[in-house]
Amino acid sequence: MFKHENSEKLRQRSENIILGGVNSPSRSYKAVGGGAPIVMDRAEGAYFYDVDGNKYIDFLSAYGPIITGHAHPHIHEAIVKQSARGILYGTTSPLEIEFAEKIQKAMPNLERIRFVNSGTEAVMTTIRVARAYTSRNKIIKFEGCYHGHSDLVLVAAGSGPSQLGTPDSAGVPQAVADDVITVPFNNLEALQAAFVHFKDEIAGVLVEPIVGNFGIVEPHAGFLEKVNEIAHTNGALVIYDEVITAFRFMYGGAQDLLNVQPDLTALGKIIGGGTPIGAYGGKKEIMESVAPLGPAYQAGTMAGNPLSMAAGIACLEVLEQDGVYEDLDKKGEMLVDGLNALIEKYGIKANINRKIGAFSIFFGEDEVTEYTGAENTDGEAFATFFNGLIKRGVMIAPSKYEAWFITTAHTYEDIEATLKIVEDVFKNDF
Ligand SMILES: Cc1ncc(COP(=O)(O)O)c(C=O)c1O
Ligand SMILES: NCC(=O)CCC(=O)O
Repeated sequence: MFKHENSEKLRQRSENIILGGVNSPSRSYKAVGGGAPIVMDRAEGAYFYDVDGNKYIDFLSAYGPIITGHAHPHIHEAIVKQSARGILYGTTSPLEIEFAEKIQKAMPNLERIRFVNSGTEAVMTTIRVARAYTSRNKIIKFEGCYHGHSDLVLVAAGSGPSQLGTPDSAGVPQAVADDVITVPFNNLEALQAAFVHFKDEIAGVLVEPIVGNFGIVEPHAGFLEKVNEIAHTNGALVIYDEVITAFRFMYGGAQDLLNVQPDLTALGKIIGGGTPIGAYGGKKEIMESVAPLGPAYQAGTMAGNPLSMAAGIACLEVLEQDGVYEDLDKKGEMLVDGLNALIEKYGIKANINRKIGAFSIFFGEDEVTEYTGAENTDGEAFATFFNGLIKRGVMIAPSKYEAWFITTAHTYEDIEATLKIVEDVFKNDF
């Protein structure tokens, strides 16, 4: 069993200087019993090495951006090369044009693109653009989906589909929440009801086309098509938050995989090859609402920085190789089949949602198709599972709502080793 003495020591030092000891609340272990977050020393391929010298098979994958494994040689080389040529210009560079063209080739619906620095910024801006384009203010989003931490998306559902939201974070004014309606995912009746109630006020419907934020949850057949139909009939735009999904399940977005096209798309995570990035894009006519062509303002000192552009191009160059997604799918299938067999063998109440190389384990009897289902799963069982894994060398996110992400660097031996560790956890800790 691993010891985490150095992590524990660093926790104390960290908590005295970094707020809460973490630079993002999702990194704290509050939801899994409150232990000291493991402090990582380095990451390479499919592995993490912590400050106590322990080695982990990594399925956190930095919450999604890492799809080629850590320190991938091609991305590493691109970053090193670019750093010698300057990492921030504050001017246009050929790299950003090349990268935008590369993204557009993979996601042709993005007729115009802008780079920003995070998924939060990307989503925040698509909302502004939808509002500018439609001259309306209200946004509909889906319960349990996460769209970053801008005010508008830190709003929880009201008590019914016709209810306005309530702030989900201190510091978000009620006036902001008044413009957000939250309805259950996969529930067209609730969406329709919101449009009936707030007719002519809705600027856009914001959706994760395949949910990644209350586990992996796919839309029911026809759901996204209907979202488009209802929104467009009512003069509203459809915004896909593809911050997790783009380049995760195939080379392109969920919009290509599912063959449904939104009006605007927000990107992040994978497209930066591990460096900070976001991007948004959509139909030319709509995107032309943005400065310098249009009246909606969006800007950024770091936007399109050459380092992220070089890393992003290199990452897509890896992903566009033949067989990458088939390989992720195969490994995903092998791992999930193995997990399901162990769940059955040890009589664990759990079920798994998988899409290609991403999946989530829900500790509960029922299949999860919307947020309440995920919320009702057993958090204590998840905490036991998580703590069992990190003691034995498998790293996942410390939350029952997060997914496991397989990378091109994981080997079949890693999958087998992971299954052995999971078996040990089920046998001894449950
Ligand atoms: C779907 C989705 N949108 C937006 C974001 C926010 O991205 P970032 O953390 O880069 O600001 C996330 C982050 O997890 C996400 O999962
Ligand atoms: N699925 C949610 C995240 O990935 C959030 C990561 C973070 O904000 O640290």
